[in-house]
Amino acid sequence: MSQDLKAAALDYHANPRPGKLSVEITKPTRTSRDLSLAYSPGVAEPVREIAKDPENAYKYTAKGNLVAVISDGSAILGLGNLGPLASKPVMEGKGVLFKRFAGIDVFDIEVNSESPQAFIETVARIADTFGGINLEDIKAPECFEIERALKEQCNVPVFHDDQHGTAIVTAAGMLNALELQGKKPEEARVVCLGAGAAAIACMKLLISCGIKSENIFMIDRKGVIHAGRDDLNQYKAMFATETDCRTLDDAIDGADVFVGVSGPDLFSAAQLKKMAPNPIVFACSNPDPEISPEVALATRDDLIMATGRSDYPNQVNNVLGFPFIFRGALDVRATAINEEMKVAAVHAIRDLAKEPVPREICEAYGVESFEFGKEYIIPKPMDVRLLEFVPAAVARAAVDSGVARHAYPAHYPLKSIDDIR
Ligand SMILES: NC(=O)C1=CN([C@@H]2O[C@H](COP(=O)(O)OP(=O)(O)OC[C@H]3O[C@@H](n4cnc5c(N)ncnc54)[C@H](OP(=O)(O)O)[C@@H]3O)[C@@H](O)[C@H]2O)C=CC1
Ligand SMILES: CC(=O)C(=O)O
Ligand SMILES: [Mg+2]
Repeated sequence: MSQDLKAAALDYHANPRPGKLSVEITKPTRTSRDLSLAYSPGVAEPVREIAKDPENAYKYTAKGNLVAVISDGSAILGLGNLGPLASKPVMEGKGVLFKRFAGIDVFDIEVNSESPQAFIETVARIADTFGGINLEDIKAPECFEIERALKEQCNVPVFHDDQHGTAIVTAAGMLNALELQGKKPEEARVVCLGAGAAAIACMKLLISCGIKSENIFMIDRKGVIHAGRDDLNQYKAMFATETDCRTLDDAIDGADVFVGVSGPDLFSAAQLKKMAPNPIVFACSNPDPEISPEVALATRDDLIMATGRSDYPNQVNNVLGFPFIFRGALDVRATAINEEMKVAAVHAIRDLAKEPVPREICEAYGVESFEFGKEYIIPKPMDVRLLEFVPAAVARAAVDSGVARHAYPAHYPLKSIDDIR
């Protein structure tokens, strides 16, 4: 990041008021009568109703449109384990995106927990406050057990964004990129640098989209995950292949796809040169990708290149997923965000990239046009049609798969934030 951008980012967060979010009042509180409704004595009535039936919390409180974004700060972007308080700008940022793109209110919660069990207990005890729980930036392998336990213990949808949000958006972009490069998913050889939360979920979802598990080479800090290793946790072990490849250098030879969900500057131009013709590189580490687009595009002109960042074409980032997935889930009061809903989101995002792009969206990005192709494989975060396509697909899948407690909303598909009820 340039010194200018670093300074501007600090100034943005500090001024004119620290942080990026505030709480707003949604009912009149001007008169003494208003206060006697909002507070004592009136507030006692919804209290009694909720005590009689917890479902009434959706009727009388903000619960149904409120998501908790919760982290322990153990894997903040690609910056590593910097602790819960340091994760707060990212969690506030996720709150901004939930609100800006899908009208969802967020409390960000940073938990100082000494163990996964302490984290699970903390979240389970507060979960009923919210309509949904978005877990964020929790490192592997702890994130897998944390999510499993919380799904079991909580009555609202629990979703680890770095796993599933990332996987959904990666799969949508990847299916389009493979199509554009003339490659079949079942034949593509994939190298995944990283074997953590994002990597494991991305590769699992790519397998359910047609990539063959035997064609995936997953790599952690110790090298290729292969059948001869005896140091693998159960999540990595699912990706252990019978291979002689031991390093990224070995695995990348002739690969069609590189997915980076690891850390900055870990993929070199020399390694990119070794990939098959018409390669696909998703260098998704934030804020700094595994290889810079400048270097990658100077190295190969037959490349499709994506990053997690907003300042390059093809932003493969979970921002295209979580606001809209939760919108759909909340609006049918889904008890979970299941595989059917995730796959529906993949196809909704993927299909939207093939639609003509309205002028206002091009103007928001200062370009003449966007057209489905190597520099536009996936919709832009500012594309308001994400709110039309994704929640509708997710809500429909929730209804069809039996996890919705409400019918498909009569006011769907949403055309703008103003349509949200
Ligand atoms: N664009 C997007 O939407 C998203 C991007 N990401 C990015 O993905 C990255 C990982 O995040 P997440 O999965 O949550 O974190 P985790 O901590 O769960 O996983 C990190 C993984 O990266 C591996 N890794 C780190 N350094 C190296 C290295 N030098 N060589 C090989 N492997 C390495 C680790 O290996 P080991 O297992 O050996 O420790 C680990 O498997 C981050 O950079 C994050 O910004 C994450 C989510 C969304
Ligand atoms: C985008 C995101 O969630 C991450 O990099 O962790
Ligand atoms: Mg994250």
